[in-house]
Amino acid sequence: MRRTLFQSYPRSLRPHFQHHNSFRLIPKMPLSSHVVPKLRDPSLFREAAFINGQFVQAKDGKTFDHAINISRDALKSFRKTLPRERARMLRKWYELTMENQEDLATLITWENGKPLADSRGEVAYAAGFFEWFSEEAPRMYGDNIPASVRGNRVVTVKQPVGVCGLITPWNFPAAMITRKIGPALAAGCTVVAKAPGETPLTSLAIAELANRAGIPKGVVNVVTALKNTPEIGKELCTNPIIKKVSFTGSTGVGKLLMQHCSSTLKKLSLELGGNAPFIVFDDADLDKAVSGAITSKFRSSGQTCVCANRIYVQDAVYNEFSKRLAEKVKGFKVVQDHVEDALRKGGTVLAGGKGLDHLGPNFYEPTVITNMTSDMRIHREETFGPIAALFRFKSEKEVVDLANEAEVGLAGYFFSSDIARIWRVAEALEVGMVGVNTGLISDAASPFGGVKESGFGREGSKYGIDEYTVIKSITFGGVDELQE
Ligand SMILES: NC(=O)c1ccc[n+]([C@@H]2O[C@H](COP(=O)([O-])OP(=O)(O)OC[C@H]3O[C@@H](n4cnc5c(N)ncnc54)[C@H](O)[C@@H]3O)[C@@H](O)[C@H]2O)c1
Ligand SMILES: O=CCCC(=O)O
Repeated sequence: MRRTLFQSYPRSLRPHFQHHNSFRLIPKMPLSSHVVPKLRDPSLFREAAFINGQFVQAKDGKTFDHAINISRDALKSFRKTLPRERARMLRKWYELTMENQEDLATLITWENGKPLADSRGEVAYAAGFFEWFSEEAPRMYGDNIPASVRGNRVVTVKQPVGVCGLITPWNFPAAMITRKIGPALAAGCTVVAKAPGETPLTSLAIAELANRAGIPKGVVNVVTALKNTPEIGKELCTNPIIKKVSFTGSTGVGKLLMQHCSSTLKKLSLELGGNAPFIVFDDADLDKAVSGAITSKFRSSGQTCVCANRIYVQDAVYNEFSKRLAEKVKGFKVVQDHVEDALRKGGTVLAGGKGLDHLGPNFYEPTVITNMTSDMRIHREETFGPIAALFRFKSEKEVVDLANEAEVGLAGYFFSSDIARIWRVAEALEVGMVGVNTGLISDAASPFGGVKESGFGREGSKYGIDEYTVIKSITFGGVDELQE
């Protein structure tokens, strides 16, 4: 249902939700307004591609080729920098990002539409990848491997893979790009990042901070595009200068890019779509499970790849859980206008259930639907919107089978207090990430990525840097006995 509930287009045309006791700071403006938000530091507002340390307007598409060549040239010296030097640059970039948290959050909210509190959280999350990988850079250890050939000694070194092409989506305009640039730079790579077409301004502001952090010219390049995205994607995936592509987005586009990459056999990471199961067992703490469901389901208005998409609730607690969840959701307020009209319930809709046309075509009520069944589209497809769909189940085996029916396997959540069940179910779920008794699993320290058609590769964590390195083994021969 992507983009049927609301478009991924800028500013106030996005749905905004808040808990009734919080206050969102988005300035009230007409929906059609194009007023540029007031930033504390207006020089962070950039509208041109960032190439070789400068903001430049594209000329007949030539700027883009130029960016790849610039990255190749910059790689020659950058790959030789000491890991400790790269660590200091990333650390400085982290500090500048946090110092400018408010301006960056303002830009995110303006161009993406998520509530300002969410945007502030995203900036901290995004900066966390610079901080984390500043600490990983000096730890690119190799191995000393006992050889199986007498007289030989084998060691490995990790080297930067080379120029990287990065493509990221609009739903996290800051964090998706820093989660790739952080480890790439830590490893000694240079990058050409294609900013999300709908939300380029945050990426460009972060690029401006790269200059201030002392990142050498040409190491980070950010190109912008909306209409010619497929051409740019193809160029990044087929140009032989680029040795690695890391993509975050939908499974369909991921499959296409993988085909393109096969022509030059690039190293590839794909962080693709999810359809997260969220399971509530009858031994769960229901208040915690409701709060976990809200965190997971409604974070960024339901538009994260790890949002709960199918909420399975065990028979004995189904009615009580549904009631408590619906109560909470009804307490949300949609920003811009107070929605005075009563939430009409029809059939099994417990809360919400319709678009807010008077706010614009892109707004939808936070919704709870009960009595879901596995033949409904939500069971198979990622909703990417604020719809909490509740399925009833009876046994552990039944729910794990249902959860694993999805072709994708990114995140899965469950609530239980039975330690043996926790191990069993965590091991059985076919996903890359499991949240147990929590609805929030995102953390720069934790490996992020999926299985099945959610892609491959891991971002963040001690594993994230491996996506940007290649292992070289070095064998020393003729290391004989000590000489007399
Ligand atoms: N696994 C993850 O970490 C993760 C994170 C965020 C979003 N996602 C997924 O992304 C999807 C939502 O984002 P979306 O709908 O904007 O995805 P999308 O695949 O349409 O777009 C993602 C990015 O790819 C670009 N793109 C689109 N077509 C392209 C092409 N032919 N060649 C090159 N680039 C192209 C877009 O401009 C954008 O920058 C959801 O499925 C969500 O689950 C996954
Ligand atoms: O949308 C996907 C990314 C969400 C996250 O990193 O928490």
